[in-house]
Amino acid sequence: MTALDYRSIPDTELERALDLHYLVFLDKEPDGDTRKLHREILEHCDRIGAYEGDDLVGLLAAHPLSLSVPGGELPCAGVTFVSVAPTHRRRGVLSGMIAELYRRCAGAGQPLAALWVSEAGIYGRFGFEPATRSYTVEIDAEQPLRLRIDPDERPLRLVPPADAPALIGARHAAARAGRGGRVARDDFWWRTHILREEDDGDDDLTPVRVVTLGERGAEPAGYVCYRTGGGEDGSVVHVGELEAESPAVAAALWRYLASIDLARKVRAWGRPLDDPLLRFAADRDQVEIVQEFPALWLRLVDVPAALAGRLWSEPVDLVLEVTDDRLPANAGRYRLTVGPGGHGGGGHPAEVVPSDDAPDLTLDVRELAAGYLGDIGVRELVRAGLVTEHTPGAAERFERAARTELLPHTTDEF
Ligand SMILES: CC(=O)SCCNC(=O)CCNC(=O)[C@H](O)C(C)(C)COP(=O)(O)OP(=O)(O)OC[C@H]1O[C@@H](n2cnc3c(N)ncnc32)[C@H](O)[C@@H]1OP(=O)(O)O
Repeated sequence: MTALDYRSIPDTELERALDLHYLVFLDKEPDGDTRKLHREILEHCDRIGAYEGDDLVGLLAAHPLSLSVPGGELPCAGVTFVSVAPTHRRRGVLSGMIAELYRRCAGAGQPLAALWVSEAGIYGRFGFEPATRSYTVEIDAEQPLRLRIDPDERPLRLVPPADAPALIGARHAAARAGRGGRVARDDFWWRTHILREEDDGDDDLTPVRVVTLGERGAEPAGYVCYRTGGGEDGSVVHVGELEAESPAVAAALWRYLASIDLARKVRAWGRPLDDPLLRFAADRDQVEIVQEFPALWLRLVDVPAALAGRLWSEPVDLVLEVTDDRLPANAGRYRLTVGPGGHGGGGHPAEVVPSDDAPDLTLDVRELAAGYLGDIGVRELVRAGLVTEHTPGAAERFERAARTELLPHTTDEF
């Protein structure tokens, strides 16, 4: 094989990049609108191409994202469209593109990279690990939704998707501020990822419907985005996103979804593991968790910047010994010092400096990613043999400092 060159894919070669992508994902040529949408998405991304001479044999694109982390947000490369030509598999093309991605993250000041996997076996070796998880929840809609709390009785309104970002953007931003793992949205992101005409995975579903709750003219107290269709024995309401300022508002929106005529089931993909619905539903046979799945996979490309870029729940002083095969410059010992100072209740800032002191904990960058947003407690990773605790109690102290009031959660698949 001729040596490969990893370089940016110019706009003039985007059609080739799309051809490679459809070839690799075994997709038929999509309709013109979908191809146009994919092209538009690629135009907004940083694109790494693996070239053999002039031939494009690999593609990796990265959205310039801003990801919510506990108490703030950080620049993050949102990796997508990863495709290697079937003729060039298992020769290190992906590895070369990821190495180039990490170089670019360093240049762009992105301490984080994130992605959704096609197969769980691929990305761990590159330092990624699931950092948020989700439930798929199903509601039996052949009977009214039984609730243990009183729903908010303010009016519901169906709004045109094109108007939705202006109406529900602030509610989304408020929900996002409370949880790590969420992507900041601009109009482009709303249009191309949340409110797009066709569902990304299922052509049989209707265009997206958006329903808000609240008095006309006031900012909505909650909203839901959903599509319908696709059931074998009756239509299903597929919930993409539901956000509410209070449990009563959430209860009203779930009650609405379960009451839509001709639908026998509500299927909500990607709910947070601490969704209040699971508590206020009166009948746990009617509201059922049918699946738990890893959602966003995270990579700490710059460990000290990532650790110092979030707020922490409790003061702590620990030396972490981090291993990182793919990015040796990231490996080493870091003293994480979280003092009592804080930002108005949002948590305590950390200072992170290289250290020669004996480590309290030794862990790989993957395990750091798993616990970084507050999803997995590090003691669970000690019990799994993945983290070594040198100082008794260090894992518990780290875990208490890292935990968050609400679990991290990612709604945006990219
Ligand atoms: C974020 C996203 O876009 S997810 C979408 C990922 N893309 C796809 O699934 C499309 C179809 N698949 C492909 O295009 C390619 O097979 C890829 C991108 C998955 C892998 O590309 P390759 O160039 O073959 O990977 P590369 O040769 O660099 O392999 C690196 C390592 O990953 C391993 N690996 C590669 N693919 C897989 C896989 N599907 N499952 C498990 N391990 C894998 C290789 O064995 C190798 O292991 P090693 O480091 O222990 O030697």
